[in-house]
Amino acid sequence: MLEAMADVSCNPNSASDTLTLDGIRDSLIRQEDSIVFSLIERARFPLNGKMYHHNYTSIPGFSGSLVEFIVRETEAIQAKAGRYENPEENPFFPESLPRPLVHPHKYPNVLHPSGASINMNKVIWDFYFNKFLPLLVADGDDGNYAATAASDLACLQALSRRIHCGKYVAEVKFKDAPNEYETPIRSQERDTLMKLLTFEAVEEMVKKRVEKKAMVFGQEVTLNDTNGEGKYKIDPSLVSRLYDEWVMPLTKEVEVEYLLLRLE
Ligand SMILES: C=C(O[C@@H]1C=C(C(=O)O)C=C[C@H]1O)C(=O)O
Repeated sequence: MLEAMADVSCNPNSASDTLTLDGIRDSLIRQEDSIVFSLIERARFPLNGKMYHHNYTSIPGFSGSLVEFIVRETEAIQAKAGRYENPEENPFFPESLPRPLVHPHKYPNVLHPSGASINMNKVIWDFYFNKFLPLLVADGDDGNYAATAASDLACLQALSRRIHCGKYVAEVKFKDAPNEYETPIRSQERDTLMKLLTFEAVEEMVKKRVEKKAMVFGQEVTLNDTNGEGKYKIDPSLVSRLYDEWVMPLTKEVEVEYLLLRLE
């Protein structure tokens, strides 16, 4: 019998679930697995750089890169199936997404209404393609563009979900200590808010844990005892760097943005 696992989502499943910092941190820990696995999948392919060039494709009625085409079209289908009704999901191309065609699921929404306006996906897109991806994958072109773009989208969606969970983290931190947060929110002091919400010891643990996960999930598994010794599908230290330079700073950026709007 499968035991209940930590929930992958930050949004509560039912209106009676209460938001707690421990619960959200458990969800962020579970999401590390999704992020590491999605990176391992993307690293099966080389860079396939042509996919990212603006002028490589000549799709009638579309101007942009092939990866942008695939992401836009996939998001449109997922929007029709109701993906973005979930307050935890943020599209990369929110302009002109189709409306859901399915019966709406009632997601409990525990966030302040202004939280919906925060979307960090442009920044995520930029760091992922321009800074991180060249470090993750080998150079080269194997022509598997559609499969590669689908795996890029899986990485982007997993990273985006994690980073935007900052809204939930901020909500619970605010609720736990409204008196501490109210003054810097009223005077819109970003730096003070950033200091208040930062837990360095937690961040150190996150970095160590994701590096270890990359080692465990990315090792060659064999039936003798050697298990590929020291050969990993992705560089474990790169995953720790991903969190250190981009994932955690952007999560905190989302937290600050959310708090700045919290008393509106
Ligand atoms: C997410 C939190 O807020 C901050 C961001 C962290 C992260 O992105 O992992 C970790 C600790 C905090 O500095 C948290 O407190 O858990």
